[in-house]
Amino acid sequence: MWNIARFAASNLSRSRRFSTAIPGPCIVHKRGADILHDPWFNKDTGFPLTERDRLGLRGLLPPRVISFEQQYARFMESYRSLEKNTRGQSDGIVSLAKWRILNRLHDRNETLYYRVLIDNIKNFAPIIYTPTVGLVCQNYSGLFRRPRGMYFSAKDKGEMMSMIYNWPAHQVDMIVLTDGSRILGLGDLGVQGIGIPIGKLDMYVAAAGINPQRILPVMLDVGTNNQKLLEDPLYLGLRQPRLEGEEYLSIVDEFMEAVFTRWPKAIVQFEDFQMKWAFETLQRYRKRFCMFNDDIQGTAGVALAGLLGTVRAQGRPLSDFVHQRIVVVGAGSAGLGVLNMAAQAVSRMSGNGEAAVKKQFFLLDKDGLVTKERKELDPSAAPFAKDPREIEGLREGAGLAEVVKKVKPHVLLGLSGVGGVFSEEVLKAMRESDSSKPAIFAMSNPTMNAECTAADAFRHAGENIVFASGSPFENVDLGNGKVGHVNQANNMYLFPGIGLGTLLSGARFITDGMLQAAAECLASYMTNEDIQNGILYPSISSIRNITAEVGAAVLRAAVAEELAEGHCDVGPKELKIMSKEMTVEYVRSNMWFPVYSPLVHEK
Ligand SMILES: NC(=O)C1=CN([C@@H]2O[C@H](COP(=O)(O)OP(=O)(O)OC[C@H]3O[C@@H](n4cnc5c(N)ncnc54)[C@H](O)[C@@H]3O)[C@@H](O)[C@H]2O)C=CC1
Ligand SMILES: CC(=O)C(=O)O
Ligand SMILES: [Mg+2]
Repeated sequence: MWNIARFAASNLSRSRRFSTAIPGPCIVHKRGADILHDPWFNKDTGFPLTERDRLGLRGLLPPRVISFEQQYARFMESYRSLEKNTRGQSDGIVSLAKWRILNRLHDRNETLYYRVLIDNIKNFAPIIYTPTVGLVCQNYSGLFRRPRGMYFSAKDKGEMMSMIYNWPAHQVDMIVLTDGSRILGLGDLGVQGIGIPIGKLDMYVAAAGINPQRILPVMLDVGTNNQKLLEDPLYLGLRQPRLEGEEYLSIVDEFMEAVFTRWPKAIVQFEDFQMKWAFETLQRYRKRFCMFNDDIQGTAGVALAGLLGTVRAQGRPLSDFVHQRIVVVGAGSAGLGVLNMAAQAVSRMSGNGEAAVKKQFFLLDKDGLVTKERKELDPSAAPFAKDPREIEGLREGAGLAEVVKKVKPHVLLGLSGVGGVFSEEVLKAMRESDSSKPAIFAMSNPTMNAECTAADAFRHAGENIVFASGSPFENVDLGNGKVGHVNQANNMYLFPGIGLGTLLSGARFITDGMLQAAAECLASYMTNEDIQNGILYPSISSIRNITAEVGAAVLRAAVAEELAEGHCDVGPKELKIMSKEMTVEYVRSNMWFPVYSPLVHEK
């Protein structure tokens, strides 16, 4: 039986070494060069002499044993030299060079890789995640050296159940799956989109301490409609147009069945699917399997936390959220996810039904303002389509500048994937906002697809705004010692905690209640003082801390909904009696942390 006192006393030392997944020192069954070529076990020059003796490594390494700290310092030194030597070169070249040096370490020595990543997450997140991961995906076929993760293609139909057993790990906790159809704001990148699940799972390890032996990035290659890739002789994916309709769904169905047959307790995160399949698969699987769609649900929670933060930044009570006018640009999976969650929040606050609370939201897509007069109105956008009678002076398809001038919104939020749509005219119109602190969220990724830059936002919309972008920008120097703070409104603040909290709860599904708990936790994380200074989200340097809190909130919501079945030796009864603080400690204690574990028993 799990014992709270024992847990409290022992959790720190345990968390530093192992997650609950690995109960004792890990003893390797490989020998010699096989160990050196296995990034999970490899310690490079760090193997102690006893391990060199007993694992057949003598003579395969230079004689001197180098400590983990020395190896770490050496890597950081070469990283800094690279920065120095590439000074003056284009951003793309420098970023790819940085990605390469990190990727080489990832391929060789996972323990060292994850330690440098965790310790330097603020500097390295822009390399392994957005924006550089976008460039990596665009160039993936050329950059490819070694496979990572699994590839299931349309040609594997009927074979997936046996293929899934080709994956060498006995247990998998977290899977990130894409079909490559909408990679960031870069469109259909086919098989090259595998970079996204890899980057997201790196964030899972860094932020949530998911054991890297238990993660699995997956590409579902059903073809691509990207003509350039189809004509590229180096393209590594299927050279055929994307499957559609039932043919497509049967591939995803088969994959999901195979995964949950082998690993019934795994969690699958759907990532960067084009809108029609993002919504359809979420609806199809969310009550059957433990899964969520990060672009719809993770993004919504992060945006809602930011929207509530902007209400606080105006010095108003949270209940004032129901009076904020919000213009959302982009009616895709992310934009509609945000609107649905925001409408739920307004409905809870106002006590009115969801249908009655949508007046304050204005939705635009590539054809302008979405109204009920829209021909072929998408059913998922329909609840937010304006009745032309309610919007005097605006018409179906009105342009963004016109809408902003007329509506004078408190918040302008972009999830369009189109760089620069918040033009000078649009940003200047935000100066007339009815808010004392208007908010501009340019959430599209990567950087070149952001709706505006941070500098342009402060320059044109005024110094009084709060600003957030999906990819990082530097803070803006406003002169006279004043700084325009740049927030990163990215789902990375939530998805690691959603995954970890769900895993530790042992819940079989991810409910709206669990997602709402995650968003509320993030929303309440910042102090009033930070918020007054325009800081809506914590620094990414504290991402492990945030994730522990978010994970605990998700876990507690699962317990409250009686969905928690427990994890390893901690059952539902133990979860139920944990206080809030103990739950946070419990989550923290289950985070894997990279240290070299002994590979042989001490004699
Ligand atoms: N910051 C974050 O955490 C996240 C950011 N995103 C970003 O959001 C963007 C959109 O993602 P999804 O919604 O999944 O894509 P999507 O393809 O489903 O939707 C894009 C939407 O933008 C609209 N649009 C296109 N051009 C437009 C224009 N000129 N003006 C107004 N609307 C326009 C389209 O009509 C469509 O409704 C991507 O760049 C993605 O990287 C997505 C998820 C999370
Ligand atoms: C951040 C993210 O999930 C996206 O841009 O799609
Ligand atoms: Mg995404």
